[in-house]
Amino acid sequence: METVIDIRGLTKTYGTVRALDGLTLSIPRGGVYGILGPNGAGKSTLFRTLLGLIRPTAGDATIMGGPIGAPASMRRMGSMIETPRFPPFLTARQVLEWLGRAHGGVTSTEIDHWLQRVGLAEAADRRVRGFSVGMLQRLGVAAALMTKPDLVILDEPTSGMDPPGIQEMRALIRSLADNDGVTIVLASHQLQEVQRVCDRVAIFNKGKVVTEGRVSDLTAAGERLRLSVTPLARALAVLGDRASLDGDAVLASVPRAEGPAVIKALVEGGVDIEEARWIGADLEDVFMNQTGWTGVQELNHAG
Ligand SMILES: Nc1ncnc2c1ncn2[C@@H]1O[C@H](COP(=O)(O)OP(=O)(O)OP(=O)(O)O)[C@@H](O)[C@H]1O
Repeated sequence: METVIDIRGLTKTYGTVRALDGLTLSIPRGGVYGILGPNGAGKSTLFRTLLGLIRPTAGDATIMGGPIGAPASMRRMGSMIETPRFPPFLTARQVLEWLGRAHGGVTSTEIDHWLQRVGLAEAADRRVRGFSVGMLQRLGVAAALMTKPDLVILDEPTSGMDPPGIQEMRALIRSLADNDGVTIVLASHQLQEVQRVCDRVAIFNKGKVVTEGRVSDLTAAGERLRLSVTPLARALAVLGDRASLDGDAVLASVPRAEGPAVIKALVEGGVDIEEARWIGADLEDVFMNQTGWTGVQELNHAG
C-alpha cells in the first residue's frame, strides 16, 4: 500500500494541553480517508500541522515523499480548513479567478467546470456577501480542487450544508477519488456520512489514534447476534458478559463462527428463541466504543 502521508510521533502542545500526543499514522494513496474524533481530539491541529500553518512541538510527517511545507508537495495539495472566508464584494466566479491567478492561472472553462461540480453554477455571479455557510463551503471546495491537486485535505466539508448539499458533496468526493484519482483526507463529525463516503478511517482521542482501519472491517468486527428470547433473564445468564440489551432483545457480542454454538447453549439452557439475526455495527457504535462514550456498561448490567 503506497503511503501519501506518513506521520511519526507528531506532538503539539499548547501550554499543558497535548493537542497531538505522539501521533503515528500512515495514510494510503488513493481513496477517501476519514479522521474522526470527539471535539478537541486533535483533528484540526493535525491538518494545520500538515499544511505548515503551525509547527509541531515534536515528531515529523512526510507528505507525498517530502517534508511538511516542501513547495513541491504543497503545489500538489488542496485544502479547506473550517468555513472559508472570501472578499464579500467578489462574486463566486471572481473569487475563483482571483485565487486561480495566485496559482498561476486557471482557465474560465475550468472555473465553470468547478462551479458546476460543486453546485454553484446558478450562484456563480452572485456576490459571496450573501452566501450561506453551505455555499461558502462549496466555494471553498471548488477553490481547493481547481488547481487539480493529488491530495485534498478537507476539515468538516459538509458542516452547515442541507441534506441535498451533503448528498452532492458525498458524490463529488467519491467521484474525485474514483474517477480523478485524488486522495481525499477529511475530518467530520457526521458519522453516517463518513461511513458512506470513506474507505478507511482513523479514530482520534486526546491527540492519539485509538483505532484505524477499513470502514468495512471496523463495522464487521462489531457485528452482533440479535436475539428475541424468553425468558430474558435466563438468556442473559447463559450469555454472561457477552450480552447487552437492545430494547426487548438481547445482543450477543460473539464472532459469527460461534453463532450456532451460542444458539445451542441458549436452547439447552431452556431459552426459547423467537428470532435470531446478525446486525452489523455502524461507525457510530465503533466510535462510541473506541472513544469511551458508551452506555454499554449500563446495558450489560440491565435485566
Ligand atoms: N491555538 C490554540 N491554543 C490553545 N489551545 C488550542 C489551540 N488550538 C487547539 N487547541 C487545543 O488543542 C486541542 C485539540 O484541538 P483541535 O481543534 O485540534 O481538535 P478537533 O479534534 O479539531 O476538535 P473539533 O472537533 O472541536 O474541531 C483542544 O484541547 C484545543 O482546545
